[in-house]
Amino acid sequence: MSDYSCDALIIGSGQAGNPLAKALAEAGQTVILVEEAHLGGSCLNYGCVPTKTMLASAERMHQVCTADALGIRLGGVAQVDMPAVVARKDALLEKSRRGLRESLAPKHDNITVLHGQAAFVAPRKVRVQETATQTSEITAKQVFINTGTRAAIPDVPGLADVDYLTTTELLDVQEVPEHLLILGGGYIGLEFGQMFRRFGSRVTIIDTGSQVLEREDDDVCECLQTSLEADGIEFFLDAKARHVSRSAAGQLTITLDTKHGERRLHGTHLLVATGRQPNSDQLNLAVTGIKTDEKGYIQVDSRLQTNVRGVYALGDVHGGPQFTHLSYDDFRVVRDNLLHQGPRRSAKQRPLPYCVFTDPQLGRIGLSETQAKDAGVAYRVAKIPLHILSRAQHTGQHTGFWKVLVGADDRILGAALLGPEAGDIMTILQVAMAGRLRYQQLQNMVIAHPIWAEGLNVVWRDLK
Ligand SMILES: Cc1cc2nc3c(=O)[nH]c(=O)nc-3n(C[C@H](O)[C@H](O)[C@H](O)COP(=O)(O)OP(=O)(O)OC[C@H]3O[C@@H](n4cnc5c(N)ncnc54)[C@H](O)[C@@H]3O)c2cc1C
Ligand SMILES: NC(=O)c1ccc[n+]([C@@H]2O[C@H](COP(=O)([O-])OP(=O)(O)OC[C@H]3O[C@@H](n4cnc5c(N)ncnc54)[C@H](O)[C@@H]3O)[C@@H](O)[C@H]2O)c1
Repeated sequence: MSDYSCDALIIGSGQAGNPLAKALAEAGQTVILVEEAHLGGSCLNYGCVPTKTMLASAERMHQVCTADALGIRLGGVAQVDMPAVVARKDALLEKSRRGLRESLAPKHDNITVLHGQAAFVAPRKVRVQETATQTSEITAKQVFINTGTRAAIPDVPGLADVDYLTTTELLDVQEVPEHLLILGGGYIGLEFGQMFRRFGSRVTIIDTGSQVLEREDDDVCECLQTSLEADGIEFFLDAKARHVSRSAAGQLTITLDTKHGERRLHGTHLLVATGRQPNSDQLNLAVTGIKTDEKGYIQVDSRLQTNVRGVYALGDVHGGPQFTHLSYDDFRVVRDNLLHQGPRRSAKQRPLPYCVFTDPQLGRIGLSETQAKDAGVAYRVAKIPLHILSRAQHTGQHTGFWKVLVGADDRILGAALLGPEAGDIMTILQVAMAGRLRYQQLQNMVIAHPIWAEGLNVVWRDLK
């Protein structure tokens, strides 16, 4: 058994933990970072980075397959080399992990990285099982929990007996699945569904809800679903999986309860993408008195401190929207409040931009129409179909729309943009919101022709 003591113990090498380790070390603190898997957490190893890297391959495949419409004759049949797609992704992950590893312990004398699962033995004391025979105990002045989430597996009879996949396994698949069934039509279901459809799989998405992306406005969900159906993806909504089985010949069967009665779907692979659950259950929080909600998300205040003084929780493990950029902002909140002079920084009331990497891409910021209605906020809607924009006509990318909500004072309340580069255009609107610009300033701004952002001159044309 090794004993350590330090100023700061960080559990989990997630999107907040890594920059925090460096910032605290640079401020002269001794830091121990404990990680049970790869450095870099889910974004780097199993989430955003591998997904978006492989989506780039799927997008290229789609461009190749639709090149004919732009007058390009390729000849022959385009084929996906799945091992090469996965190897390209793995090479990027390895490079990123190496970069991160080098930026931590070797670069900073006062950062120690330990590999193993951490569990509390007292409020500011943690035990780490590094190997079967090597255990360490760490006592720290402050503890930062950044342990993220893992796939939540629904309680469907038979599911535990079939070799279902989560995104982690699907990102390593060596052959294109013949027929991919996906439980869950959220971010992961849609991004992975379209990716594998474009690699050549038949794809069926099943969701208990009545629309895909449960939190978005109806017109957004309908447009996205229609586009994905045009790609050949089948949807079963309002459908509850009652039983899952796999035959001796390897065929998967899911029995569904739907509004139209029982349906049986057959496939070769099953991706479970029904949301996430927090990695707080292995931390032995009971000995600390740290409060969680009923799902296990750690309760924090606006400065991300738990109810136990000196213990903080950052990133997905404290609940709320789960995005890399929010976890990274949690790092800024803790860093600024602990290390910097100046006004206190809060994790509440911050902007929530996000992007769904489908085609058409969804860029979202601020209030949706549904949220504005529910909150009783006075708003007007500016909405245009994408096909009226010059750029859409030049590129042949017509599918989608831009919708912007404007308040009584002519300032922007929120936006939902569906189309190419929607996330980047959304960010321009986010900047306009931060600068409290009135919509007329965008309407009358000189914008280079003919880029997508030129739509920011046009989108207001029917604003009532
Ligand atoms: C497939 C997929 C795609 C995604 N795509 C996007 C995207 O495009 N954009 C976006 O913004 N977000 C995306 N996300 C979400 C994003 O990955 C997460 O919001 C983000 O990684 C959360 O970071 P975090 O700091 O909370 O912790 P994480 O990055 O989850 O890291 C937590 C770390 O803690 C470690 N750990 C857990 N328990 C222990 C323990 N007891 N002891 C030691 N170590 C422990 C884990 O091994 C892990 O490395 C995606 C997620 C998934 C699954
Ligand atoms: N582009 C991005 O930023 C991005 C991409 C992927 C993941 N993520 C993050 O990862 C998180 C997890 O993604 P996710 O897609 O797993 O979750 P999600 O919460 O986005 O969607 C889960 C979906 O599963 C459905 N569902 C729940 N139980 C079900 C069941 N038993 N059978 C069928 N459907 C069921 C829900 O109705 C919902 O539509 C997201 O909340 C997001 O924060 C972000």
